[in-house]
Amino acid sequence: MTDQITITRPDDWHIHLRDGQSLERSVTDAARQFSRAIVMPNLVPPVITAEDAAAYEARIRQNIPAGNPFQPLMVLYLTDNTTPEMVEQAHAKGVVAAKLYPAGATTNSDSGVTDINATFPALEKMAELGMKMLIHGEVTTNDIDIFDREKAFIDSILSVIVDKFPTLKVVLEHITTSHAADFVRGAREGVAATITAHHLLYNRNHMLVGGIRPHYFCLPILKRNTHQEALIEAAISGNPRFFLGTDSAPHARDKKENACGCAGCYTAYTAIELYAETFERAGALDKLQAFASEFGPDFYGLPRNTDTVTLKREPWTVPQTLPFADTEIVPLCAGETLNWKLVD
Ligand SMILES: NC(=O)N[C@@H](CC(=O)O)C(=O)O
Ligand SMILES: [Zn+2]
Ligand SMILES: [Zn+2]
Repeated sequence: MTDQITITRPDDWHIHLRDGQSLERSVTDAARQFSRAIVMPNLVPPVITAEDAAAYEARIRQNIPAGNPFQPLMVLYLTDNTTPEMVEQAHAKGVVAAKLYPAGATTNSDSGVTDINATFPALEKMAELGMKMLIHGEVTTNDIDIFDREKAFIDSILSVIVDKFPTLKVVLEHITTSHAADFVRGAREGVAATITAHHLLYNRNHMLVGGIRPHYFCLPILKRNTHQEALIEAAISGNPRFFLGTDSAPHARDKKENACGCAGCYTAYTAIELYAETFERAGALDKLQAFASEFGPDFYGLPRNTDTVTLKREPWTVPQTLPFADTEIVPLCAGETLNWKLVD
C-alpha cells in the first residue's frame, strides 16, 4: 500500500473566494495547496469590467500569506450587456476567461444572462482573443425539473454555442451527469469540463436519506449514483478534457443550516485530500497528478507548475467548523476522518 504520494502542485480551475473579510479564510485555504486558481466573479455586485477584475485581484492579493506565490486568475461575469470592447479591455488586463451564469441558475446569478443571443458579439471576440468561456450549465425555466437542468442546458444551449463558435475554448463547469461527461468526451476540440470533489464523493442519497443534509446542497445538485459513477470514470480516465475544479463556495453556517439554505460546499480546506480519497477508492491514485496538475494548465495554455505537494496516509479528523469572517463555516466532511493528509 502506498503511504505517501508526491505530485506536481495542483491548480484549482474553479473556486469562489468571495470578498471582504471572507478572503482571509478562502485565500489562505486555497493558497495552501493550489498554485493558481480560476476565481469566480459572482460577487455582489459581480465582476463585470476589467477595472472590477483588477480591483478584486488586488483585494485577493492582500490576503495571500507572505511569501506564498499563489496566483489568482481573474474571470469576467457575462451579462446581456457585455460588449466586445469590454472583453478586449479585460483580456488586455490579463483576465483569462468570462463566465456564463444563466440568470437565476445559482448563487449570485441575478445579473446573469437572460438571452444567450445577447452574448454572441462578446463570445465572437473571446474566440478571437483566445479567452476561455466558462459555463454554469443549467437551464432555469420552471418547467424543467432541477435534476434535468444540466442535460436540458447541454441539449438546448451548449451544443449551439459549441457549434456556432468553433474556435471558442469552452469549459462546462462542475459537471454532475453522465450526459455532461458524454457530451464533453464527444465534443469538438477545445471543450473541457471541471469536476468537483463533492460530486465524485457523493450522490443525492447522501444528501437526502435519513434526513436532509444542507452541507451537501450545491448547484448543480447532486444526482443519482449512476451519474456519480460516470463522473468518477471520467475523472480517472486520463482523458485530458476532465480536470480539477473544486467549486469550493463558502457560505456561513447559518446561511446553510436554514429553512432556505444556500447552495455551495466548502471544500477548499481539504480539497486535494478529498480528491486523493476518491482516486484511491477507485484504484487510480496514479491518475491524480494528471487530473489535478496537468490537464488544466494544458487546456488553458499555461505552463504546468514545477513544485510539488506531498500527501501522507495519516488519518485525521476534519474540524466541525472553521472561523470565517465574524462567523463560522462548516467544511465538507466536518467531523469525518480522512485518510490522506497534505504535508505542509
Ligand atoms: N455551486 C454552488 O452551489 N454555489 C456557487 C455558485 C456556483 O458555482 O454555481 C456559489 O457561489 O456559492
Ligand atoms: Zn456554478
Ligand atoms: Zn462555482
